[in-house]
Amino acid sequence: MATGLPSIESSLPKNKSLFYDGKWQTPSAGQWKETLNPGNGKAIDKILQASEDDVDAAVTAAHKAFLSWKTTAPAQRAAHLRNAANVLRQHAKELALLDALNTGNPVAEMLSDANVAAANLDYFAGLIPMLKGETIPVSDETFHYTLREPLGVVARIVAFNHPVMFAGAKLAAPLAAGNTVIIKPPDQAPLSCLRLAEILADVFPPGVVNVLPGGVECGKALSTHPLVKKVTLIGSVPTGKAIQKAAADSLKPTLLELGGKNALIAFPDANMEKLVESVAKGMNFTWAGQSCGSTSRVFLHEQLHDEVLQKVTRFVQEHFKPGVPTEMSTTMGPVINKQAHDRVLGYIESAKQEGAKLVVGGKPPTENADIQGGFFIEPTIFADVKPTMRIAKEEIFGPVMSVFKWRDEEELLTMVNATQYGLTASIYSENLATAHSTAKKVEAGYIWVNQVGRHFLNVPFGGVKESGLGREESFDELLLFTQTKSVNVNLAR
Ligand SMILES: NC(=O)c1ccc[n+]([C@@H]2O[C@H](COP(=O)([O-])OP(=O)(O)OC[C@H]3O[C@@H](n4cnc5c(N)ncnc54)[C@H](O)[C@@H]3O)[C@@H](O)[C@H]2O)c1
Repeated sequence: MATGLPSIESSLPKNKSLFYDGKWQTPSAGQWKETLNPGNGKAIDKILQASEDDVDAAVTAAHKAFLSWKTTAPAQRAAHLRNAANVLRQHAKELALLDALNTGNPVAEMLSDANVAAANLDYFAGLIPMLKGETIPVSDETFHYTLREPLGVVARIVAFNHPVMFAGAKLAAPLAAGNTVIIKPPDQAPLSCLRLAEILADVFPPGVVNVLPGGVECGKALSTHPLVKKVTLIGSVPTGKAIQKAAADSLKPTLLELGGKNALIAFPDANMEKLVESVAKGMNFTWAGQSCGSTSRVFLHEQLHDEVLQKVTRFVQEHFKPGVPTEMSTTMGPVINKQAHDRVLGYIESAKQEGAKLVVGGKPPTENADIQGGFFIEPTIFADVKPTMRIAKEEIFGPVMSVFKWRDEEELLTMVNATQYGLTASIYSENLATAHSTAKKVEAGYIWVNQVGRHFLNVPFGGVKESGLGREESFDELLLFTQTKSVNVNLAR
C-alpha cells in the first residue's frame, strides 16, 4: 500500500444496508447485490438494495425531518453544513481509496474528490443568508412581499464516476435551502456513499441526510413518490428522460446533469504547448474517459493538425499507463465493468469499420500482469473521423478520442453543433475576438477558453440540448431547491 493512505480494510464501510431516519435499517425484501473492483474484476462485497417499500419508509422519515429542518435557523443549518465539510476533509483519504477500489479511478486523482464535496458544503453554507425574498411595489393600499421556501424531500440520484464527490457536493444546496435529502448511490460503486453515511451519521439530525443503495427499482420509486418534491440526476440521457417521464405524473420538477460529446476546437493561432497538453488532459484518460465533460471530439485546424496529433500521441503514451487503481503511482484506470468494456471495444471496432484511422491504443493492455482481469482499455485516439461515424456522434464514456481536421470556420461550427448533446466545449486561440465569438456560436452550457476540464464554484455548470436541465455549482443551484411564496397585505384602514 502506498505511503500516506489508510489500509483498504480499515476504510471499508461496516454497514452494507440502508441509512435513513438516523439509523441503519434492515430492508424489507433482503435483496443483495455484489459490488466489484473494476481493477481486477473481482467481487469486493455484497450490498443490500432498497425496494419500493424501503423508499416509502425512507421518504416518510425524510419528510418528518423536513418539518423541523426547514424551520432550523439559517445560521444553525450553515453550522451543520460546515461540520459536514470538516468531517469529509478528515476522511478524504479513505474515501478516495474506496472510490479507487470500487470505480477503478486512480487513487491519487481521487484524493481531491472529498475536498471538492467539502468546498461545496462550505460554499452553500455561506450562501444561506442570500436566500431572501423581495418587496414589490404595486399600490399605496397594498404591501407585497415574497418568501423563499424549501421544497421538501429531495432525491439525488448519482452516477458512478465520482461517487463521493457527487454524493457529498449534491447534499449541499438542497440542505442549505432547508430541504431534506435522499442520496441514491451509483449501483456499481456504492461503498464510499455508505461510508459517507457512517461519518455523517451524527452531523445532521435524524432523517435530514439519508442514503439508499439500490438500482433502477429504487431510482424509479424515488422519482414517483408523492412526498419527493424534486428528483435530480447525474447520469445518462436515457435515464434522464426516464426520470423526467416518471416525475411527470406528480408534476415533480427535475434537475438533470446528463451526458456529453464535447468539442475542443483549435484555431491555427493556438499556443502549441498548452494545446497539446489540453487535448490529452481534456479527454480524462486518467479515469478512462469516464467524465461527462471530457472533450472527446477534437477539431484541429489543418495547419496544425499533423503536429498536434503527433505530439498528443506522444504525450498520451508517456502520461497515461493503465495500472492498479489503489496504487498512488497509477495514472490510468479501467472502465467500470464488463458491459462498459464490451461497449467501448464495440465503438472502437465500429470506428475501424467506418474508416477512421487508429493512431494509438484500440485494445486492452497486455503488458502489466498486475491488472489482468480488470476492465482496462489502452488510451485510444482515432484520426480522420467524419461526422457521420458513430464515434463522432455517440457518447462512448470510455478512453476514445475522435480527431477531426477542419479548414472552413462555418463547416467547423456545423460539425461541432451536429450532436444531441451540449454540455461543455473548449476553444483554443490566442485571438480573444475569435475565442469570444466562437463561444457565442457553440451550443454548449459550459465553455472554456484556453483551458479545459476545470470547474469553478460560483460559475453555473450544466448542459443545453439533451445534456441536461438546470444549473449547479452556483447560486442558481440553491434557488432551484426553493419556491417563491407571495404575500399580499391589504393596508387599507
Ligand atoms: N452532466 C454531469 O454533470 C455528469 C457527471 C457525471 C456523469 N454524467 C453522465 O452519467 C452517465 C454515466 O453514468 P451512469 O452509467 O451511472 O448513468 P446511468 O444513467 O446509467 O445511471 C445513473 C444513476 O441513475 C440510476 N438509474 C438508472 N435508471 C434509472 C431509472 N429508470 N430511474 C431512476 N434512476 C435510474 C442508476 O442506478 C444510477 O444511480 C454518462 O452519460 C455521463 O456523461 C453526467
